[in-house]
Amino acid sequence: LKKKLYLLGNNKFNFSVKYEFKTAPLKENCKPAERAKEEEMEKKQEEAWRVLELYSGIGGMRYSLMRAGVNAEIVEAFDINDKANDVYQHNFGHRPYQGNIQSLTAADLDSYGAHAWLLSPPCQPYTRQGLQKQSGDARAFSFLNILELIPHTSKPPIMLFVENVVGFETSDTHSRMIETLVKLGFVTQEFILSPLQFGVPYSRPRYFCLAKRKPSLFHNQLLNNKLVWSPCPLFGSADRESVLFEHDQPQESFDKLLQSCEPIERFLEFKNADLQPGDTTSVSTFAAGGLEKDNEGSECDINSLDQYFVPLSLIERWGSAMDIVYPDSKRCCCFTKSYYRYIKGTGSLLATVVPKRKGKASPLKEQCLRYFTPREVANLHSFPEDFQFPQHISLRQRYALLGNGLSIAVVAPLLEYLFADS
Ligand SMILES: C[S@@+](CC[C@H](N)C(=O)[O-])C[C@H]1O[C@@H](n2cnc3c(N)ncnc32)[C@H](O)[C@@H]1O
Repeated sequence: LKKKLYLLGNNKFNFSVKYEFKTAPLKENCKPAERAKEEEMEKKQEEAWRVLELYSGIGGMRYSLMRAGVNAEIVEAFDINDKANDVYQHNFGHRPYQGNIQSLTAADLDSYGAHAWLLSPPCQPYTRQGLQKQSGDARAFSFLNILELIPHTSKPPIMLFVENVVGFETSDTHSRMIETLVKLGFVTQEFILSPLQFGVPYSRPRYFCLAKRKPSLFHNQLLNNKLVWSPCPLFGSADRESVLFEHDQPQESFDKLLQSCEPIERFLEFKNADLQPGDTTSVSTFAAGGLEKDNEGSECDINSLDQYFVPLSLIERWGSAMDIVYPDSKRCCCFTKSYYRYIKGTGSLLATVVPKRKGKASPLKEQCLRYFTPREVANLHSFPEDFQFPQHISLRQRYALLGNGLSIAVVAPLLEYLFADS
């Protein structure tokens, strides 16, 4: 039931819903030892976990914590990017600490008395398309600094959560992270998961490290020191079979996975069927190169559909490299921070006119291709409906900030699993 709720709730959140299904056993029926344990847990639950959110961006981690229903308080968030902080402040009413994480000291971190640190450090040092300089890349230094500081804190965290791109798990930064954590008495469980595994038609596999400091234990000990490619353990079905779930599955299983996803249409703010005749005219005019495009998005109305149509010149030049999807598609590609600025490998384009023969078998210019809007990308990242960008954030900046972000549909169950029974 809980899994179903996640699948259903990808887009429309109702934070209270989850509690309705968590029925506590009647105290009278508990044995004394169980009752004592339960009372201890309840006491812990009364106190909110104190959480630090490092590399907070537009707050995907904080939304995930909320969606997980964890009783937690973000005691501070940190990000160096002022635009990301504007968005964070707009939505949460708190401006993150806008400094370089590299200059934080152990005393700074101690001052927050946080039980958990949630981190999504920069991924450029580990991306396949990049130079893969790993710990030698200056953008990795702030995270390495945090790792080095943990042994010098007087109150090290009880829990850690680290998110990064696939490729991080084979890096020297990863080896240093695991070595540090093991020395400090942490147990780790690692995952590589994609929103596709949570019913969202979006391919964005990411690496996650969950760490707990002894005597805190994970609910499922079978996963200790393992890299898991399946979300099954998060929903309680952590038997040996699911632990051994492999990522290089046969095509048949992958097709089955896609079939379990919702259609892209459910995530669209502009549905093809809703396009008014006027829009279609502007679509064709635009596709014919008749309208000027404001790529910055600052001068034109961000809600106007026109600016999202792909000009013919780009279709002619980059058509062969485009990933085209349809409203009934069950998968689209990862949106990167360069979506809308570049075509190749930055994310999918949507056909607003669906041809008889889908794909590149039909001329692309007749399919009136458009970019997904920032709201639609946010929907595919499972951000709640009330998430908003402040007016002054340009279209390009919106895509860039979302491209740096994370999937709440994936991170929320991971956080729920991390905080459970701690
Ligand atoms: C991968 S993104 C994390 C995005 C975030 N999880 C979200 O939901 O939007 C990395 C973030 O780290 C910030 N950042 C990178 N290096 C930093 C540093 N040395 N100090 C503080 N923030 C930094 C970037 O501005 C960016 O917002």
